[in-house]
Amino acid sequence: MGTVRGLVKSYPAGRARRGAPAAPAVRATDEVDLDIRRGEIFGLLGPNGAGKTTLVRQLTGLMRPDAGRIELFGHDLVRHPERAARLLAYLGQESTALDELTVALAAETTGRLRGLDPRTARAERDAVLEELGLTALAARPLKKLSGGQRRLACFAAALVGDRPLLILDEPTTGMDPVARRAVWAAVDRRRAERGTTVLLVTHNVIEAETVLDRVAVLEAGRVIACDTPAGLKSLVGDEVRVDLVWRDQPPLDAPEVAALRPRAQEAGRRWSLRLAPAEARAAVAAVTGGPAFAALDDFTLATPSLEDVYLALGGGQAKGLVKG
Ligand SMILES: Nc1ncnc2c1ncn2[C@@H]1O[C@H](COP(=O)(O)OP(=O)(O)OP(=O)(O)O)[C@@H](O)[C@H]1O
Repeated sequence: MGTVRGLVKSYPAGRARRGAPAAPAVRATDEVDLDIRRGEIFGLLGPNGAGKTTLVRQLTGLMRPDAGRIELFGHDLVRHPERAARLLAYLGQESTALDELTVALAAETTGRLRGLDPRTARAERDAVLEELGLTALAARPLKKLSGGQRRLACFAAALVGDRPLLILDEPTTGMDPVARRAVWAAVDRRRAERGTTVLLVTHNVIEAETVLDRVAVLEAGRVIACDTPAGLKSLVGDEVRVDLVWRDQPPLDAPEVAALRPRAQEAGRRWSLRLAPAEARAAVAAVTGGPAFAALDDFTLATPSLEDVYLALGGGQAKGLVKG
């Protein structure tokens, strides 16, 4: 469906001002390669400034790369950036263009701009507002909505006129759980019914873990890992995280507790340990089965999350971990 090869984009160096040194040039995307399959939800995950928005703006034809190729549905988007409008819907981080419009008009106008006739645009508008629970807000201007409502309204507009690729830059930021669910249900429905492909930029690793088929981790403009969430998790091994929360002071006079202490990261009453599965079982059995149990307030046993992977990959130690 989509291929990106050797994509490079640099922002020029800033000029020196009096008292301030020149900002160096930034390679915001640095030889990025990606393969996105039809119908998958593909994620871009990375810290602030990693280059996610820059990459997405090149994919949407809004920014010209310095070098590299972008092919979407067989179209060369570097040579023909104007074709992006027919192939994809882009939900960026800001909504300024639509802010003056009402929710209904934002959706309808988007449909008209995408070539729908007036009747179809209105019908799709009504359907999508209903689907996302926005009907009651239809007559309100976007600028008079809450942040989460505005985001949902912009998402609704992006869905009108049905494009085969949805590029969503942090779509659920600021949304309450009901709105989030509506977003993911709408995405799932389009994927199941129409084979819609989704490229999702996100910071929310927990959400990423539940919705993504595959994820590319970006750091300083480079893809440092790309795999399924499960595949990425296997990179941090099959360690288990054990959290022990003590009522008060940990009972260090209990030998099973004293033995665990060197392995624990301590934060107040909470000890976090990363252990091999067998060690984790033994630790939990020892602590819950012995006298230390009385001093224990709570404990959890968890397999690594995408958040653990994200943190483990940080700092650029993970170069060379890229998988197909
Ligand atoms: N207009 C610009 N001029 C100069 N440098 C820029 C410009 N826009 C972004 N950058 C720099 O390019 C790099 C990538 O920025 P980008 O906005 O793509 O990151 P991001 O991954 O989307 O970050 P965030 O998660 O904060 O949205 C950063 O180092 C940033 O400071």
